[in-house]
Amino acid sequence: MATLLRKAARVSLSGSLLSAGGRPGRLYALSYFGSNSRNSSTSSKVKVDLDNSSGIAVVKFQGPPVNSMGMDFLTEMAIGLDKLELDKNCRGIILTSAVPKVFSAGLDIMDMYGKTLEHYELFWRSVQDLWLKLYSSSKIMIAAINGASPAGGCLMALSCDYRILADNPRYKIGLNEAQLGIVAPFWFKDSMVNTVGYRIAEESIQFGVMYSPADALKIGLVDQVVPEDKVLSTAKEKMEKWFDIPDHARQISKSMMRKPTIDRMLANRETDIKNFVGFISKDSIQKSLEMYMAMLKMKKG
Ligand SMILES: CCCCC/C=C\CCCC/C=C/C(=O)SCCNC(=O)CCNC(=O)[C@H](O)C(C)(C)COP(=O)(O)OP(=O)(O)OC[C@H]1O[C@@H](n2cnc3c(N)ncnc32)[C@H](O)[C@@H]1OP(=O)(O)O
Repeated sequence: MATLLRKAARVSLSGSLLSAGGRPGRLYALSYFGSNSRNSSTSSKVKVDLDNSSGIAVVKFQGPPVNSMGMDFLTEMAIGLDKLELDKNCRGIILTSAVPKVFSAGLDIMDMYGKTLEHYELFWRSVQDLWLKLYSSSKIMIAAINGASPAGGCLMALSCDYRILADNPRYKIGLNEAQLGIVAPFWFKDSMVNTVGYRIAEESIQFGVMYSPADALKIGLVDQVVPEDKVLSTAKEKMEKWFDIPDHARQISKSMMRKPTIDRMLANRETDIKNFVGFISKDSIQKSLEMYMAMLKMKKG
């Protein structure tokens, strides 16, 4: 029976939950995925390593110093995720960092500072696109959070199905946008509400709270806190448990839970871009970002 279930689980619905939801999917070249037992691809900011025998792909962020989500990162992530989404050998994806102490510092502030309106529009569309790919992935997504994870870094973790955080009080996680004088957009907020519930999200987003591992566990922002050297192995063990569920049943259940949030973003996508461009290009907001960057540099020296 267990073998039968595993076989059934191998039958996966094609494409992300987005295409399962009846929207047109896009096709990308599968150049680097052959029939070897392991397929790796490294680009400058992201390394993808798919183990065909286990069905687990590890997506490692490798953009020192802080894995900030600039245009290169966003593009490489989008390409990597598209390829994995179409790869039948891949059943689960683990997001983690190769940079010590930082999972991701979130959106690259330099992409939101001193640029043209056209740049802001392209940048925001890419951020939306990455979230859509992560949140609507038909694969099992686990975040192995081995470092600090503010704002956009937290959003990537929130887009996963399961979150494991390293037990280090310096590795804080949360949507801290308000502390920078900017605002977490509605789909960041929705991702938080869907994870921790309305009341906690309400306080969390207004204060821009960054949670310690113990507090993140307490409010359900992460599902497990484990010693730092066990984060990746725990993620792999956990993935095996998720693999026990037949893919088609899990995917339909996931889609049922996430579709309203995804649909809301798709319906408001262009307005959201307009809001972002209008907001981020304000002098007062540019000033806040400038001061925040100066504060980060001062903290160092
Ligand atoms: C009403 C309508 C609303 C519509 C929408 C409107 C607004 C848009 C909202 C947009 C949502 C934004 C999401 C984001 O993700 S914003 C980014 C938030 N991120 C942060 O606040 C993190 C800041 N960084 C840190 O806290 C720390 O760097 C750290 C991640 C904890 C790591 O600490 P540490 O190892 O000590 O490294 P350093 O602080 O020394 O940093 C090393 C260098 O990296 C630079 N850095 C850090 N973070 C960023 C970043 N996010 N972007 C760009 N650069 C970053 C830092 O300045 C250092 O640079 P240096 O070596 O040149 O000094």
